[in-house]
Amino acid sequence: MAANTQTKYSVLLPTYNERENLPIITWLLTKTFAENNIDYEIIIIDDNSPDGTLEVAKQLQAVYGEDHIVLRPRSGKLGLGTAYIYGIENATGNFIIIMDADMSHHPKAIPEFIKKQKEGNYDIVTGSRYINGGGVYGWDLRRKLTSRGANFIADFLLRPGVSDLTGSFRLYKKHVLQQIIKATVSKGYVFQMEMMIRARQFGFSVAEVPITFVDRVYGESKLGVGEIIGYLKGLWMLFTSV
Ligand SMILES: Nc1nc2c(ncn2[C@@H]2O[C@H](COP(=O)(O)OP(=O)(O)O[C@H]3O[C@H](CO)[C@@H](O)[C@H](O)[C@@H]3O)[C@@H](O)[C@H]2O)c(=O)[nH]1
Repeated sequence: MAANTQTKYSVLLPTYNERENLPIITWLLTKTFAENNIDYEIIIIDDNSPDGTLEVAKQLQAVYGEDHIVLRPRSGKLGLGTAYIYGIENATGNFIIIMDADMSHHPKAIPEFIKKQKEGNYDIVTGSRYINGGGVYGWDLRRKLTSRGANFIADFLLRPGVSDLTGSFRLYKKHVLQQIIKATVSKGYVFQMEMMIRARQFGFSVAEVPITFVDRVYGESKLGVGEIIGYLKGLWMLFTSV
């Protein structure tokens, strides 16, 4: 990929108890960007993780440099949605990549996202597990049904025109993301879904790239009953208001 000095990608990595995963994802990201000659920064938004993720992040910053690793810690666990908002406020790139820090989202997909974005000058490129070539690896039946069910209900009620509404591995033009965020009211996991609905409302173009979501090896998902209830409430709010 040719170097383009005007284009910079800011990766938002929200972390909560990711001390084992963070060095691996950071290494893979830096390697991917360097090999593809892409200008980037990785913004780590840690919510005072009890496992000491921030200490690991500081060590990584010392290794890779402050230009490439930006630390934006917060005082407590304030949720995924607000972590993204905080990350965007601090991003200096003109494109934003949102992804999980737990290796569920492989950085090797990023050059494919960028290629796709350039092909159609899309506003958003979203990774999809539910189109040809995509998939999920390592989930038990309960988690598979939760994800499929969440997408099925959202698709039925909201007709989003995107096959994987709850996924979070996405590339946005920064000004597009800022506009969507302003209109988005959800704060938890439902945030991802609402973002796509708002994108459709504004008429932004969205392209999909197949991804394989690999369940984390280290640590635990933070998706609990409370998040699922929050998702259903958010879905209902959108159904009745959009
Ligand atoms: N800063 C911060 N980070 C958080 C918080 N909660 C979770 N994270 C971070 O957000 C990422 C995803 O969290 P997980 O808890 O591992 O997510 P998941 O259950 O595997 O859910 C993933 O898949 C869902 C779709 O199936 C997605 O909806 C969801 O956004 C996420 O990508 C990880 O990097 C995790 O450390 C929080 O309150 N604060």
